[in-house]
Amino acid sequence: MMSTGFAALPEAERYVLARATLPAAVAEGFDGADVGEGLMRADIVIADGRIEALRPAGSVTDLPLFDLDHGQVWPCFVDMHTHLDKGHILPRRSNPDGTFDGALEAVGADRDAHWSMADVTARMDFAIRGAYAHGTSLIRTHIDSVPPQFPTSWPAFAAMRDKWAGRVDLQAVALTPVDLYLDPAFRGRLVETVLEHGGILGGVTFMIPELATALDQLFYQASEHGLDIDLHVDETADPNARSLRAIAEAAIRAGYEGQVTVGHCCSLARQEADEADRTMDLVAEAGIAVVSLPMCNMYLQDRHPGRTPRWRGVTLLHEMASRGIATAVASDNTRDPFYAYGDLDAVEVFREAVRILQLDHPLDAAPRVLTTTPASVLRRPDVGRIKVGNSADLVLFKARSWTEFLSRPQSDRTVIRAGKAIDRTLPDYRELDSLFGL
Ligand SMILES: Nc1ccnc(=O)[nH]1
Repeated sequence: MMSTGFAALPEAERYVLARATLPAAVAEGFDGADVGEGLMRADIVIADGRIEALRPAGSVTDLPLFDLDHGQVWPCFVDMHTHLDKGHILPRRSNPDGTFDGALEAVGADRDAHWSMADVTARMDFAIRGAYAHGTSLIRTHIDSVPPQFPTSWPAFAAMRDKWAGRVDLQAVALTPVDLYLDPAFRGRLVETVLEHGGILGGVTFMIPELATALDQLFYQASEHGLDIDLHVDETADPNARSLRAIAEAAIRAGYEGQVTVGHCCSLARQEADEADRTMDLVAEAGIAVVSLPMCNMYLQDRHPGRTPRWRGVTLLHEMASRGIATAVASDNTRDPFYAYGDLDAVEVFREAVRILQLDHPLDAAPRVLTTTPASVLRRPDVGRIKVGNSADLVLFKARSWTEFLSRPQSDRTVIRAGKAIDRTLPDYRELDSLFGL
């Protein structure tokens, strides 16, 4: 049975979404009536699958229409930091104690035992079907790129990218311990694999003595091959984890011209203000973008059996944004040992991010973190915004105000792709049972 959400759209190639409320931060080239809270009103004219015009609310009367009665309309979402290769393994491999170390060990064991082409492909496809149904149109995933795994996972990713192109566009990053960039044979093979499959370079940084040298190699390889960089950084409570500063210094030293993204940066929130300020100044100077993963951070950080957590695990997103640093949030892991829950639902991520990072009071700029900002960082300025000429890839909500939007899961939303409502039925977990011998 099809499920297309609450909105009954006109059966017409040209129609209007009337009396919509738009977060002003995600609409470009139109100044609708300001209704406060960073929201504005508009009629959205859709023709042949594209946004043909934005007009004052209630002004378009000569077309078939769906009256939103002030319900919100968003662009489709951009989820810029995920791990599709490990998604949904939780039923066969849970985290023994919910900690970061427990996650690393559990994932490693599962990878060695089970990650065939068929296994990785089936789980990725399942995850993307959910993301699509929830209203996401662009996903970046990290791919565990440690020997001997990556010859399997990269082709699996490439197959999924081809299958989903135009519905959920996919990007991939090589996730490898940064010290492996010191190994000429390994880094040669890694760069070759990334180039062959159209990915970008990345990794996880640690406070190793050779960190600066390893980063110089990474930036050199990225510059040589015209690749962007996306790193896992300082995902720990330890204030001595200062690799973020080393990355900013390396980017500046290299005169690197690509886009650097850093994820996590948890330890920054545990450092003295002077030190954190200096690091953030360098991050701004280097033009580095930051993605916070609030659900995963709150799950893993400050977890000690039998003790109540005392901090939220997230980085200094407000202080970064006020310096002009591009700041985004994303899902991170879903149903694996790093995070036991999640469904690549950007509305859930937004709701949780608002609470965990206090992106509210005011909420005005907050919608950017899962739309315009990650779209720009991922070099896809054509998505994640409501703009005349763009594909009509929109998510419609009954909720009018922020308190209506953030108080319910918005499960009855309607997702429009190229002007048409899609089936929002979520894949059934039972489809995965055969992967787990159930
Ligand atoms: N938070 C995470 C760190 C490293 N790998 C993951 O999959 N997730």
